[in-house]
Amino acid sequence: MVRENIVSEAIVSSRLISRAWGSLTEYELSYRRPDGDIGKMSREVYDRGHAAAVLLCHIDRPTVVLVRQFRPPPLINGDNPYLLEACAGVLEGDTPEECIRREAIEEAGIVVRDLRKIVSAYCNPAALTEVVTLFIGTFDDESRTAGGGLAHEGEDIEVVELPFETAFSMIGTGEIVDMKTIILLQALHIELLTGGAKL
Ligand SMILES: Nc1nc2c(ncn2[C@@H]2O[C@H](COP(=O)(O)OP(=O)(O)O[C@H]3O[C@H](CO)[C@@H](O)[C@H](O)[C@@H]3O)[C@@H](O)[C@H]2O)c(=O)[nH]1
Ligand SMILES: [Mg+2]
Repeated sequence: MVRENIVSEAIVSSRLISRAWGSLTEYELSYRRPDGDIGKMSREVYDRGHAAAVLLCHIDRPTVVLVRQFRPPPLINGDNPYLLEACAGVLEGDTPEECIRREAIEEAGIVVRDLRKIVSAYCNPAALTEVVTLFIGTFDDESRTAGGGLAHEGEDIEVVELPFETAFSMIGTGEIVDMKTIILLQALHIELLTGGAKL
């Protein structure tokens, strides 16, 4: 049997369930099982585009800037819905770097100076098409303007500057529960431990 030449991963059919802000589609799929057989699967997938996020680090003091905003899913779960997160946004036909420089100005009022990519990753490969690209960026007091999000988009965003050590400890206390923010704080923590970065 020459299974190797069979293209097993395929979208067999799709049905649009909802198209509004994003699109929710039910897919019938085929894939290769570990034993080599062809499996079938039905899955709902939500598409709201790709995204970028940045941990904003002050150049002259050991602080980071995060943004606090209202998020519906934690409210629905009965959790605190005012999440403290790294500045982030959805790509608008631009590159992740262009997107995150724009979002840093819109949300945090910060013109990012140096920007370095940490990683691109699927935030929920079970149900979302979204790939988020994570960056660490630097800023100084001269590069700050008014932030707070776009009022016409209902983005009421509180800009919060706090010591990196405080932000990092908030992962342990459960005060920071956003995955991209946790990854970025841990990435910076590792860089500080290994001498790859200093604050
Ligand atoms: N009307 C409407 N507006 C929406 C909807 N979903 C998003 N928006 C609007 O779309 C904009 C999206 O804001 P961005 O700053 O571009 O994205 P984000 O919501 O911050 O997303 C980032 O954070 C998420 C949570 O951690 C991440 O999941 C995502 O990857 C990204 O990094 C906001 O103005 C928001 O109000 C919706 O269902 N309806
Ligand atoms: Mg945002």
